[in-house]
Amino acid sequence: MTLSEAQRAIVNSVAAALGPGPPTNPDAVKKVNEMLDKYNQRYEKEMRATVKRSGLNMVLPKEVAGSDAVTVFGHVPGVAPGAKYKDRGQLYVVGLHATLMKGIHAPPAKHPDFARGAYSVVMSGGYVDDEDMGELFWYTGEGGIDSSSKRQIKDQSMERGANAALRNNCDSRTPVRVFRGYVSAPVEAEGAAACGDGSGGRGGGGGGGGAKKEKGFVYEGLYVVLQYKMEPSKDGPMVCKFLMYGVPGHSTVNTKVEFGIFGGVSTSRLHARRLAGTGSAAPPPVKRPRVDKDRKAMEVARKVMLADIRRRYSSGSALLSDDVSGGLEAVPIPLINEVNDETLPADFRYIREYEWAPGVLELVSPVLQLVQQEMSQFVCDGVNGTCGLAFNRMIADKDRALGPKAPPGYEPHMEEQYNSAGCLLVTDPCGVHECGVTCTSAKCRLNKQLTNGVVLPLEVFMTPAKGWGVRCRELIPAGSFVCAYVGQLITDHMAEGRKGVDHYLFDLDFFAHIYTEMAEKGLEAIQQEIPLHKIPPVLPIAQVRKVQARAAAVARKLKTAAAATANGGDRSGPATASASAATSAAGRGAGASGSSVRQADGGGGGGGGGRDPALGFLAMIDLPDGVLPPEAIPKAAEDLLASCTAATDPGGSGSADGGGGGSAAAAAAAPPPLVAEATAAAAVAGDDPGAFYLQQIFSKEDNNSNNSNVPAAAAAAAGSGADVEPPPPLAPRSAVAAATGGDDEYAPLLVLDARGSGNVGRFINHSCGGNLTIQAVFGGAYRSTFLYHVGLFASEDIPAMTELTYNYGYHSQARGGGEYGMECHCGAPNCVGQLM
Ligand SMILES: C[S@@+](CC[C@H](N)C(=O)[O-])C[C@H]1O[C@@H](n2cnc3c(N)ncnc32)[C@H](O)[C@@H]1O
Repeated sequence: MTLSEAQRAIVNSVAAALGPGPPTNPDAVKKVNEMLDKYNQRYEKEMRATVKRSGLNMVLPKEVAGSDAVTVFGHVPGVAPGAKYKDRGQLYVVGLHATLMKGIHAPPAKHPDFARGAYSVVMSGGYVDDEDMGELFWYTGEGGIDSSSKRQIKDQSMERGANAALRNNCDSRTPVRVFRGYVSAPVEAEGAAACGDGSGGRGGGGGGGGAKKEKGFVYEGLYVVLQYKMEPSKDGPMVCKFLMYGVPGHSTVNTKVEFGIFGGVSTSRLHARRLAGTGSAAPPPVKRPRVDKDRKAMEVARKVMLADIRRRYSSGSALLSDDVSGGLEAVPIPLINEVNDETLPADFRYIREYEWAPGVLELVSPVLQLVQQEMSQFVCDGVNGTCGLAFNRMIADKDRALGPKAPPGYEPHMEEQYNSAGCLLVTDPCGVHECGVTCTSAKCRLNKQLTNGVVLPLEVFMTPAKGWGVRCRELIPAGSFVCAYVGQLITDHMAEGRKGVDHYLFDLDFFAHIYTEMAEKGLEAIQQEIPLHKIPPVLPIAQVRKVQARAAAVARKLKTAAAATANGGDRSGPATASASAATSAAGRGAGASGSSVRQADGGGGGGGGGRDPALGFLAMIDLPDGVLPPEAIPKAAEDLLASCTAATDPGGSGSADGGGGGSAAAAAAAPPPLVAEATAAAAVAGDDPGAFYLQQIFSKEDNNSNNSNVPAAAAAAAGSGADVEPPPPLAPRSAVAAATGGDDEYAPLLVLDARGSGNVGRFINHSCGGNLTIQAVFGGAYRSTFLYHVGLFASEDIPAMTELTYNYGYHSQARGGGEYGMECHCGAPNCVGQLM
């Protein structure tokens, strides 16, 4: 469910009225902590007393708070969103929710505040009609519940009491404080120290010695009541329902970044979510050997961890493997099954870096090259390579320059996105920029959490009802990097055919969602949330089509030129060509690129120094298997395009785009003079290298709407490789239209498929709640909106041995009945029941 324009405008106006984030006042924090100490001490004393006071929970908070209990609208001074409290007594004494029994704290009808609305609400799962979608939820009003059966037995009223007050919140646009009850998995004795400082720390989470379930309430921040209605409860009687949405900058859960996962189902949000505190962070609570780039230290750390693993699982045969990564990760990741006798599928292969499915890199390289070029302009890479911190500083400077023109609730970009313990401070919908290899300062080293890889002692273990899962032997502080999601790179078209069979697909569609949002809502609406200078470039499909069509034309021209020179005996290619590169690219492309590749294999045979120009850009590049060297592609592609343009366009390459650039991006983006001709040729030439670029990458809409036009010869050109399903090639009509632009769909996608090969991330299960959050990260070789890293970070402090989960983002489908109908066993209070 997404907000309408009108609702979004209300949220923005409330955010603007509230101003920048919750006030932090040290005196107020001190006062809150004193009150909590007073309450906690009295409570413990009374509990230890031999004669217990009856109704202690009811009387003590009132005694402690006395006349100090505050009832205010908005944030309570000294309490920031995210603060946790162990019971309602604590909420009461701090004045956060000054009623001990009711879900809604509202002033009496005669009180002057009543017209503004209620002060606070608690969601504790008591109402079956609550619908919790995290950032947005339908809250059920109060009354009519049978206390023993917890069933709704009577109609509620919107005209009286607290329900009427909440209705007033909607009419008066007065935000309400929201608290959410939570129960987490058992907490180990070592406690749950937070990574950061976060106020309200004395509330604790109800943890403490022994393996106990942690229970309590978390302050979610201020929410706007956007809508109210009466409807029949699931139990029958009428209930009042209130649609609430978190105020950007003043709430936590609303700011969860979700993006389309496993099929691009969910929507993206442009907000950020605070993960770790900004203060000087406490080090991780359990001491473990430091894993860093120093080989010796790594070896020692591995040995210590392996010994620990063997000690823990010495009895029985639960330990199936010491290290499922086979030594690829810096830390060993054991495989443990104490539930059944399943092992890993024999054909599963652990990989640490993305791997290209056959043919895919060849297919997408023109687009990738263009996006990378756009991206490098956006990040202003210097001669010294990529510095994430320099990028952050640049954006922060631009943010500061905005002054009061900054969007309501928007916090200026942080210069350091990780704190001193390496915890991510705030999720960033525009991606986190990590430092590159040339960055060696201490600060830059800290800015390489994903780049450095897994350092936590993770385990893959068999769960009772969800197959394999992942947990960690140590407490994970909020904001810690856990792992990336790594798999084989395929196209969205290929993924389409695997859905329902393959449960390890992950769309790299986050930035495409941002583009869609921009296209749908318009730049003005987007600017109300995030300044445009911060949003990385995402290519519209028309531009993608142009560059693909251009690549097709280039490939064709080069092939013709090669044939001509071969006939004339001159086989000299551009200076950078190499036989090994051609062979290597041909090998990878064999599955999909059809005749062009076959010709390279055969035609080049023994003819050292020859290069098949039909291979396009990649023939120029000596690629190590599965890894894309970022610096290689643009340069080689630029050379190729330049040489090709000179050879094929005697009138000069700059003329078409009017920009006179001469760069690959400029040349590629120009309306190519040969597009229509080349596209028509692709449709009829079975051995046309250009057809390779014009297939498969185009959007589903194209494929669906134009299939009837697909000529058989072009379909044959798609090849019949083992791993790449032959896609319906682009019909000429569509391609010509595309080349002339005017289409606002987002660019096609890459998808990760971790079924046959993947890393530890592919074992992480879904939870409708989830303790991890997904963060797009630009780092290493993957620094574009088309191809980036998917980082999984702890969204809260996660006790040791708790299963790690994140929300796959299935909400909308699940509510609609689900395409495949897999039952969800996450057990979260807000579970929607189905996985997809
Ligand atoms: C990415 S895999 C996760 C690892 C998987 N459990 C395994 O054994 O390899 C996704 C699959 O795990 C299972 N799964 C994940 N979360 C689940 C949940 N909450 N309830 C039930 N099954 C779940 C489903 O079979 C799903 O298709």
